[in-house]
Amino acid sequence: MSDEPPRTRVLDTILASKKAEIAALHAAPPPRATRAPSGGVFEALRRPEGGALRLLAEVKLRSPSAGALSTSLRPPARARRYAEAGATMISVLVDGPFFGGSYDDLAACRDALDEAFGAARPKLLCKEFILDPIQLAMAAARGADAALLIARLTSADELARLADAARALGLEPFVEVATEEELEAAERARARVLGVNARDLDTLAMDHARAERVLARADRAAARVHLSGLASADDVARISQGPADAALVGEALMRQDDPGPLLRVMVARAALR
Ligand SMILES: O=P(O)(O)OC[C@@H](O)[C@@H](O)c1c[nH]c2ccccc12
Repeated sequence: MSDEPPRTRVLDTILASKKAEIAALHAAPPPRATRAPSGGVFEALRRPEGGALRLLAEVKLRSPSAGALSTSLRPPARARRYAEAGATMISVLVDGPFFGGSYDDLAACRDALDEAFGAARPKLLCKEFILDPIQLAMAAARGADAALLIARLTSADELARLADAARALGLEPFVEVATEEELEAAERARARVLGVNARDLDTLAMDHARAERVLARADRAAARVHLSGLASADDVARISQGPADAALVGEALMRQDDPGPLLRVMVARAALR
């Protein structure tokens, strides 16, 4: 991880924006914690022997690869719909400039899920391009149980430091990798929740074969989550035949004004192994 990987303008532009956002977070008063992480993320994602693939559903109003997505349900109503349809975890994009999200969306989803489901609510993942512990403090204060840490964005040492900072706040580090080298960095950071992204963040290109290869090499003791590019219940059925504990679906659900029916079919096809 010593060499800076080549990056397209998208990731460069995102990272430049994050640096400015982080400076603004440091200049603002520290976030007042009104909600606390609940723990239990690893257990929620781990697929029991002979059990069904777990599904994570994502709240994402738009993306650089997909453009505009459905906004007919506000994030908290959508999160409830995902929970009713059987999502184990809900991922909320908090990035504003590129994905149309916010920390307020995260807090609103947490409140709606607490109200409707109490302690039985799905876990919440804060999805952001995290480079600084202040973003983790925001995630914890605004209702996340886990925070995404993208191995591509940092050195292996920085990744380990961010993972420690997340754990100190009670957040489960959810470490995203795309390559074997990044997998090593995640393991050095003692990540027990690993997301393998089938989409390359630099080129936005999909590569399912690479994702399958990297996922198969990941520590079997970790909760291993397939990320990106699942369009249909058939895709979910295919992933459920492999070694993954869980799979995350974003765009396909976000194209639905009511994601309930598609997610129910996906859950039904997340077959037993
Ligand atoms: O919409 P998709 O193809 O189902 O993918 C979801 C998720 O994996 C994707 O949103 C994602 C994976 N890693 C990220 C990092 C930042 C922002 C977004 C992401």
